[in-house]
Amino acid sequence: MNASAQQQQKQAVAADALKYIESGMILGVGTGSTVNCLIELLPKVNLKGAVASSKVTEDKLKALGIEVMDLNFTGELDLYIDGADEVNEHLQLVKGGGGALTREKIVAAASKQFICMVDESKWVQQLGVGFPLPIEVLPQARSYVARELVQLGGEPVYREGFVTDYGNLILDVYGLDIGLDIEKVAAFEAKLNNIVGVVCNGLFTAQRADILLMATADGVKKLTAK
Ligand SMILES: O=C(CO)[C@H](O)[C@H](O)COP(=O)(O)O
Repeated sequence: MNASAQQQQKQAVAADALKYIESGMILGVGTGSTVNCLIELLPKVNLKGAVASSKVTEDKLKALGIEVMDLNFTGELDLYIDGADEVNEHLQLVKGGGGALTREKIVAAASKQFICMVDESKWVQQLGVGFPLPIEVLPQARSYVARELVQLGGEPVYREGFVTDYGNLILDVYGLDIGLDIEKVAAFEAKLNNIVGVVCNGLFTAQRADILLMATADGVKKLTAK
């Protein structure tokens, strides 16, 4: 798929996602180029406010006059909408291409429903094969965590010059055998979280999508988590 077809799919899926947003909602808003297509459409719905999953998203929402709220004062959100780097048939995800994985996982966890919007290039059989798995790491633990990831069969690459909203670093890990089975993927996420110095990893299993909206050449398809 060329870049312009992909951009059209991002716009189509964002337009489709808009119909799940109700007037008066406080919406959890993700991060990335697909979400940016949705943000442009948000002035059409009468939101009470939004919780942003990154500083970049926060700035875009504010520029449109949408009130950005602190998750500590909103209570549980009805809906979180975000994109993903990869999605499997169980609607488990790899996220964090934009480096916002920790804040994204927090807002997803604090929401009743997570709708994920993707173009069809994001659909994969096995997570972590085509796209490296982002891992947010405390700065002092970078080399230690990298060595532990090598022990797990991965090839960690330091995302140079990038600092997360929480002041941490990202390791993009290639070559991990995350597995296909729904429980194996969940166990892998937990295993990575157990490495001292890891803040969060880009596997979303407990926080997988409830609904996937996937743009294809034949229109937007809706899949629900089983
Ligand atoms: O996880 C993310 C940011 O941390 C994004 O959701 C992910 O990278 C997808 O981005 P895009 O919509 O630009 O392809």
